[in-house]
Amino acid sequence: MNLLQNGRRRSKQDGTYNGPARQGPVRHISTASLSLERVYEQNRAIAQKKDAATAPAPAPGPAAKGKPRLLLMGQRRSGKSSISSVVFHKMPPNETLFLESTARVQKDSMQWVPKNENIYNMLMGGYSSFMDFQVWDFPGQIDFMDPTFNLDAIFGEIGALIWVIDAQDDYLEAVNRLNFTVLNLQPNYPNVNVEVFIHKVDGLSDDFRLDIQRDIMQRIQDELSDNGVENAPINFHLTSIYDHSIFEAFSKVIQKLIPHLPTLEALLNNLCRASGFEKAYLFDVLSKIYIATDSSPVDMPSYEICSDYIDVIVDISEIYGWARPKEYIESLEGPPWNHKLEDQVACKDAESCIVLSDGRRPIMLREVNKYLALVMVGKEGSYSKMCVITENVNATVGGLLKAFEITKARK
Ligand SMILES: Nc1nc2c(ncn2[C@@H]2O[C@H](COP(=O)(O)OP(=O)(O)OP(=O)(O)O)[C@@H](O)[C@H]2O)c(=O)[nH]1
Repeated sequence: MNLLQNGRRRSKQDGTYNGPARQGPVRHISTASLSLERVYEQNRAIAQKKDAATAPAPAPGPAAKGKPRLLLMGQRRSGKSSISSVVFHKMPPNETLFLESTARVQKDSMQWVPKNENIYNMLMGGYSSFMDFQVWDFPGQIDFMDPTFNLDAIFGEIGALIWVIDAQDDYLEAVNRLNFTVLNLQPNYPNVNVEVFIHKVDGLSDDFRLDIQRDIMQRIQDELSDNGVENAPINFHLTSIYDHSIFEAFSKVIQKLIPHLPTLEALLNNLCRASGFEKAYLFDVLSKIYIATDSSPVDMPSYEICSDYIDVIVDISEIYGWARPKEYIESLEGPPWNHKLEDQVACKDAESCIVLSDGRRPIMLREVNKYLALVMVGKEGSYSKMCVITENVNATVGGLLKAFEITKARK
């Protein structure tokens, strides 16, 4: 049964109203917002159990509360602004050398303006990405545990707290501050995901990276268990803006905020099994963060090549794409074809496939909607089965769209 924006129901026959009005408007909210509300409600329930008088009010909904947030915190010069600029604004890593120290909290939404205006209108249809997030970059010198800060306003409704530690510097102070923060957050916000980015690992040997990670994990674990905090939700990632590791880390952070991730994973698993793909990623095109992948382990080279492939397609579209004039479209839809343009092409969404000469493995890209693209790496020799594979990809794209639609409709 269709639902109108104002929440009234239409009958199937004539589309007229045939039932009682729902309370308030139907909310079409993003998956991230859904997850955020869940975290907020969990925290609120715990606070209420302890002391009902001081418990925060129920979430009035995303419209009132704004977008879900990722908080970037850590010491000065640890690389927070660089991460935000490279991942969310496509800044080349070398240019971060000239970033000035952040003086106030920077509140950012994900946005990117393609150079070619036509592409901006055609490809992206706006600024936003699939993940409707806000990223808050906290200056290193701010002490947000100061009683003058309203902790609930900062931590009450965050999706994840990302703590950036500079691995090329002395990290003891950073680890101490992280411990202090987690211990202070635990009583009231025990469900906040803390993601530790052990950052700037470029230039460090693999062994040294792992040593640093082990040392940091040990220090945090010891301090927390000394203070009676066990199993705090803390995860560790080795990152650098000079390779794809920062995008991979963000992918993992964001996947935790997607409530129907198991469904997406199951669809991608089926696709890989049926079509002989080694790996399949569902990418947010704007940020090149993957929001889901099949359950086989992620290997960096396949992620890198898929993410580079998106860049190639977007770059080619920027250079050669053009908004077709109305008369041109009319001439294509006129005689002798006499059909709408979208009915004349096999697939109206962008699709592309290349075969790398070294491994003879096809890499396939298929647009899912204006934000998302599926990118798959095929097994050697699978190019000959391209017809079947294309059908399977079509079916998977249909399934993905249905999954998003169902999640929307339920709320
Ligand atoms: N080698 C290396 N340098 C990095 C990396 N990320 C950031 N940097 C450098 O680290 C320096 C500091 O980066 P910022 O992003 O300004 O640090 P910040 O944490 O925002 O600093 P405040 O604004 O003072 O809190 C810059 O010169 C960056 O180029 C990285 O992954 N590797």
